[in-house]
Amino acid sequence: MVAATATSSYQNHTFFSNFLSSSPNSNLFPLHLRCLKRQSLTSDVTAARIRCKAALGSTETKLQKKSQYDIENLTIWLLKQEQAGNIDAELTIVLSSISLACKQIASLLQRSSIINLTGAHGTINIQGEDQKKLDVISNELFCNCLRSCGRTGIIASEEEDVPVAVEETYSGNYIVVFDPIDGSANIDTSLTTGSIFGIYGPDEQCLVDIDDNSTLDQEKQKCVTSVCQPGSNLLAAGYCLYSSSVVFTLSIGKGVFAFTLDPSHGEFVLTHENIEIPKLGKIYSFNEGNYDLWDEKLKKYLSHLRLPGSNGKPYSGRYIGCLVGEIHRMLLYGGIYGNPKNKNSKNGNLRLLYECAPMSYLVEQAGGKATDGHQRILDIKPEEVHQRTPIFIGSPDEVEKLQTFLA
Ligand SMILES: O=C(COP(=O)(O)O)[C@@H](O)[C@H](O)[C@H](O)COP(=O)(O)O
Ligand SMILES: [Mg+2]
Ligand SMILES: [Mg+2]
Ligand SMILES: [Mg+2]
Repeated sequence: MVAATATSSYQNHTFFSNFLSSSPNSNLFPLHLRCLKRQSLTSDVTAARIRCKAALGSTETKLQKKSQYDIENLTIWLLKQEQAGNIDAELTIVLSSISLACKQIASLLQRSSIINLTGAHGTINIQGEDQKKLDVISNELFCNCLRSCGRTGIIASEEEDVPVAVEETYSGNYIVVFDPIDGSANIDTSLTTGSIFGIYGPDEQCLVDIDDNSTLDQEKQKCVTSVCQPGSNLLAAGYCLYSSSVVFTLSIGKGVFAFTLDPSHGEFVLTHENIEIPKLGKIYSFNEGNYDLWDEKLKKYLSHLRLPGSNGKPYSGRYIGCLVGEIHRMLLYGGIYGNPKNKNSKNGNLRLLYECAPMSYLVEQAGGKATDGHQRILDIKPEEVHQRTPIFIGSPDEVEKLQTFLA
């Protein structure tokens, strides 16, 4: 009896699949035949599920999830977002060109000791930092990719004195701000580094065309005004982590998604969907070398973290010296990162426009919080391109707890 049923199910399947493949349009089938076809395929799927269950010991729920063999790369993901109306075609191109710059940087970083790309460049940027060779080269790579994609109007970078308008022949509308290599002090020791970027639309108030009589100063001023937008105006932001894996993490205002570079074929593959930061975490990341320079309220907060908690253990301290690394860990494990003001540096040492704002946007998109101690980072409108700001960023409950200490 059992054998007979199995045979007839097999025959049904063979018969109808032959029938289907010989027919130009299955929609022309009489209704009852189409129903039979569906039943037969459904019973096949059920049988396959049972076989998988037995083989893998998995539950029904697991089988209904995405298969481990389903691969989605960044390009396909971006095109799907475009199709869904979440971004326009121009932004897709800008994001794709940034991912290309990141791949190039990742490759240079990996070979830096071999191809003589470690060490100082011998120049100083406008903020007084000694530039590494790769600070300068990565900046060039970002600029080239953004220029040649033809969709960028103005770029502002940690390594450029002032924002730069893209030449007319190439230019588009988007404004891109970036830190080409974050944590560049880590390059020579092969430790974690990253790239950070944020994308704005054109600032409505700055759409006044520069006529032929505009002076260079007027043009520069227009660029500065255009890029100095609060983080709340960001259309997209992300970072690329260069570590034991290369991870391109992105938000277009609808959650946070991360794509890991598969070096065997050079594609960013979707590996972390809709990242949600844990509400609480057990890790704090502050440069405690500055402890004596902090204000008393902050010292009390740090002392509190060092006391045993409900589990009998204090928080763990972790500090890599690269904002991208700290934020990546925090998005996955939770916790808090701080780069506060201190007696020697009244605004801390991170830059609002191309470090703090894009990271705050990502962390908020993942359900976290970011503040300068008084106000939300995303609400601060920069006055200057390289303006610095104190920042506390991370799991929502951890940031709220800190705020009660600072109040
Ligand atoms: O990497 C950083 C500096 O960025 P940069 O390399 O200049 O792009 C930051 O993320 C560091 O974490 C931070 O500046 C370290 O500050 P200190 O610990 O030295 O105060
Ligand atoms: Mg720097
Ligand atoms: Mg940086
Ligand atoms: Mg940098």
